[in-house]
Amino acid sequence: MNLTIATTVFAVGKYVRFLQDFLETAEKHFMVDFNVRYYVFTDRPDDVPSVNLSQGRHLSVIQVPGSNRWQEISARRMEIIQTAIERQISREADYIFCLDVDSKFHARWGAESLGRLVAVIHPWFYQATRDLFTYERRPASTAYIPMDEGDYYYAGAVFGGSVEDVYTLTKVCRNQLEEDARNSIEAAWQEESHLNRYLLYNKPSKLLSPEYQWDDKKTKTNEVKVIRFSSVIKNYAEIRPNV
Ligand SMILES: CC(=O)N[C@H]1[C@@H](OP(=O)(O)OP(=O)(O)OC[C@H]2O[C@@H](n3ccc(=O)[nH]c3=O)[C@H](O)[C@@H]2O)O[C@H](CO)[C@H](O)[C@@H]1O
Ligand SMILES: [Mn+2]
Repeated sequence: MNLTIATTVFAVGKYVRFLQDFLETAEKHFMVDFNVRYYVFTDRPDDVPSVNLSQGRHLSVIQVPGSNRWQEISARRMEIIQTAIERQISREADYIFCLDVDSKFHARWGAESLGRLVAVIHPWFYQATRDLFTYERRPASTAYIPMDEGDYYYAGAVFGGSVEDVYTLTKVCRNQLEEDARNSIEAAWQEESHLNRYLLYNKPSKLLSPEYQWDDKKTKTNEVKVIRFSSVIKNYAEIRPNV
């Protein structure tokens, strides 16, 4: 099948330093048999490393504004991805994955991950009971989830699916983030909270295990056989624009 997979990744401010490893390891492991289009969103286009891409793989750089708040950089991804899908990605790809840049691939990530709406169980919560999930709990936020609802705690660092379904997800989350901002409320985990709320009422058609979003700070557990993608350890105080 001649499918094209879009991959969005944000590298704003000092996070450009993660791009090289992210892209090099993606070339080894991510959707190797497919056409892949990376969309790199950055305020530092001159610092995007040149990585050799295999045949059928392509990278575009899209300039976005910086910010002095990491919460805003993380949350604005919804709006920026929505706009990029409208302008470009809807014509250029069939499926899309939206990934955190502070990460590396370690093993095969392939066709098994495709579906209309794809989410990953957060590596810190797959063994936790629902009352421990860090959903937004204030009814004043549009990300609110009551204590007796919710299936899983999903990671904000990985979501994807058909371009059409992800378009709707980003549009809804963006509108909810903006409504909260108008009401001067910021959800506990920004767009991750809104993603969790969206997925509660729009169930993913495919749920990936934490193999697809591990965290290098977490010791590997027996039930996780293959770590495919993980967050690297970083010094938050040094790398983020605010603490
Ligand atoms: C495993 C997981 O689900 N992690 C989530 C978590 O912490 P994280 O610690 O993973 O957040 P993070 O610092 O990696 O920020 C998320 C992403 O925003 C981008 N970025 C952020 C700051 C910056 O100065 N420049 C920049 O480019 C970059 O692509 C980064 O990967 O909470 C975040 C904010 O709520 C997101 O929901 C993350 O996805
Ligand atoms: Mn991250």
